[in-house]
Amino acid sequence: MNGPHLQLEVYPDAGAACRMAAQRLAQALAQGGTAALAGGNTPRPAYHLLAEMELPWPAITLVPTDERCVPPDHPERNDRMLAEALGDRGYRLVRLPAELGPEQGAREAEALVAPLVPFRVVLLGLGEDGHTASLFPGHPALEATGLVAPVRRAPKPPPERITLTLRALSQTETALLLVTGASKREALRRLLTGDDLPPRRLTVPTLTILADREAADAMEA
Ligand SMILES: O=C1O[C@H](COP(=O)(O)O)[C@@H](O)[C@H](O)[C@H]1O
Repeated sequence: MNGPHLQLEVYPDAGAACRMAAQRLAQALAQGGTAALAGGNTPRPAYHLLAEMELPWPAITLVPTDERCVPPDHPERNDRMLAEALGDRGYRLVRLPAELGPEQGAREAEALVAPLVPFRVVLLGLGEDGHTASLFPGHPALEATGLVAPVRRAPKPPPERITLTLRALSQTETALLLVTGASKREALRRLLTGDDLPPRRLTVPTLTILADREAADAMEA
């Protein structure tokens, strides 16, 4: 299928891929601006590194690409992970009100996200099943026309989430996908060989994939 040009960059290990992710984020945010940042575990080291960089932090706004419908401050919240990894640098963190449940949370988040687009940079992750943000393969949220969509019955727990949509995530100057570890190898192979996985549906011209060797395996050019 068509989709963005996928530009694969392979680094020796997860640490090096995360260092590059932090550098690309810092470049994009050098004059301030807004970034949508993946949750989950993969990007955590990149956020720790980013936090140490000299940036105009008060001019930077961050928003998670998706949020899990669990109470505020729950360990599974993506906004909690972001805040813990980045520490208090004076940036603005926009929290998506997923604690209100998928539908009400997405409705209220729509008004929060509307003033944030277009983004300077979006950093996405890739799940083992090929999901990105909380956009799962075959899920109706892929067809959403707004900026934020409710998600029920996500195959990865927790099942209730809200997510920035393809439309929101595609409004960015720079789109990055960070993929590390052997557990992501099959999803990355499928993405690169043309399977209809959610990142392929982004309407950005180029999606830069920052992968480590374990994830990229035999896919290196
Ligand atoms: O559930 C989620 O999964 C993806 C991938 O997470 P990871 O732990 O495998 O890196 C993540 O990008 C997304 O933000 C998150 O909510």
